[in-house]
Amino acid sequence: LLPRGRAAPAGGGPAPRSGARPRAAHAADAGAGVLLRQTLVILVLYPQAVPSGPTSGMDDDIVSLVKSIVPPLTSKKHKGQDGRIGIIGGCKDYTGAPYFAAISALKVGGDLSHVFCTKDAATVIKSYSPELIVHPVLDSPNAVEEIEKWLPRLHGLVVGPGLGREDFLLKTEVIERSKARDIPIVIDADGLWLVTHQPAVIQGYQKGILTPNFMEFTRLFEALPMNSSDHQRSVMQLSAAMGNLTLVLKGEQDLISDGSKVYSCSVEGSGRRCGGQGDLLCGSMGVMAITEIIMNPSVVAAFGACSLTRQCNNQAFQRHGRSTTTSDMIQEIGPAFRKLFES
Ligand SMILES: NC(=O)C1=CN([C@@H]2O[C@H](COP(=O)(O)OP(=O)(O)OC[C@H]3O[C@@H](n4cnc5c(N)ncnc54)[C@H](O)[C@@H]3O)[C@@H](O)[C@H]2O)[C@@H](O)CC1
Ligand SMILES: Nc1ncnc2c1ncn2[C@@H]1O[C@H](COP(=O)(O)OP(=O)(O)OP(=O)(O)O)[C@@H](O)[C@H]1O
Ligand SMILES: [Mg+2]
Repeated sequence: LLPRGRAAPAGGGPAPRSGARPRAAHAADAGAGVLLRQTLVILVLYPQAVPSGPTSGMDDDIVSLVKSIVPPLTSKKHKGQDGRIGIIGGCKDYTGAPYFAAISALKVGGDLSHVFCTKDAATVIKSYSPELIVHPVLDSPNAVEEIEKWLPRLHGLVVGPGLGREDFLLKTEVIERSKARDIPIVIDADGLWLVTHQPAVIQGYQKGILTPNFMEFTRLFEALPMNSSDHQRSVMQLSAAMGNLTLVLKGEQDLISDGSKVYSCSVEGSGRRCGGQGDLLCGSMGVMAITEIIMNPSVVAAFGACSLTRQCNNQAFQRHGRSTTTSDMIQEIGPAFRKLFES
């Protein structure tokens, strides 16, 4: 942890926004529990008012905000109200990544999870789980239209897990048409390859969230004319250069920035770094981003999903140790979610 320099800016995390949608109208009990205070450490680094040097302060208001976006489970709702999510990804080489993202979206409480993938990946993904709706459209000649048919029904989109790096035109079109629908778009993995080459595709879109690992971040950072020697500052610079969309640099601490502040999520995970954890993260984030109750829902969703992923890693590791894999972490989503956000 960085030393505590000064208090967080007034109000701490993003401020409440008026005109909340009914789905998100529920506000969970305010205030984090003792456990959360111990485990969720949020540093607000570089508040905009003091751009010249590192400044940090503890702030757990954001935990209350994450709790407040958790929709209540009531008998008054119909299927779909708690989230219909689309995952764009899945090709011959990668079927696990879109599966992990899509199943994680369901496991955090989303109602329906759609995967848009290539034909040869579809049967494989379907056979992993009967809970997913799988559309074998990505390599069809009218892929954009096939996806667009579903867009009006989707509340959020995750672009990239197992998507492959070819066909920029298709991905650009899907992102452009999703932006036109004003839905949250989480971009991960091969979606970030596109953003590295064409930043304008998502630049300035306030409901966009980028979730690079260190390598993906380095590629993005080098593609834009910036230079900085420390991670926190780089994350904030890149977010600002991308038009203040939310950026999550995954790592030992997850660093989250909206271009004016950097939040750090240090929930204890484990030393186990198996592939697929980033897919769990972006899938769960896709659902958490569906809220309009707060001023910067993307930051809150990012923080919530980072905390959850790390907590799942911690719990799975306690059970399975070295043999922990992402499927074991997915089994922990329910208990981890309860522990973090429903207690
Ligand atoms: N089971 C599956 O189907 C999985 C498929 N995946 C997919 O695989 C494709 C390629 O993803 P990659 O993540 O391999 O992307 P890259 O091909 O850009 O590789 C990133 C590389 O960076 C390395 N790396 C990560 N963090 C690092 C750090 N801090 N320092 C140094 N090196 C670091 C990783 O070992 C990896 O080899 C994507 O489509 C992705 O979604 C992954 O999501 C993993 C699981
Ligand atoms: N060194 C670390 N210590 C603790 N947690 C970490 C560490 N690195 C990553 N994580 C956690 O794992 C999650 C996934 O990050 P990671 O860097 O593995 O993503 P990724 O490379 O995109 O994964 P994937 O294999 O799914 O593509 C992050 O949100 C973070 O919580
Ligand atoms: Mg990844």
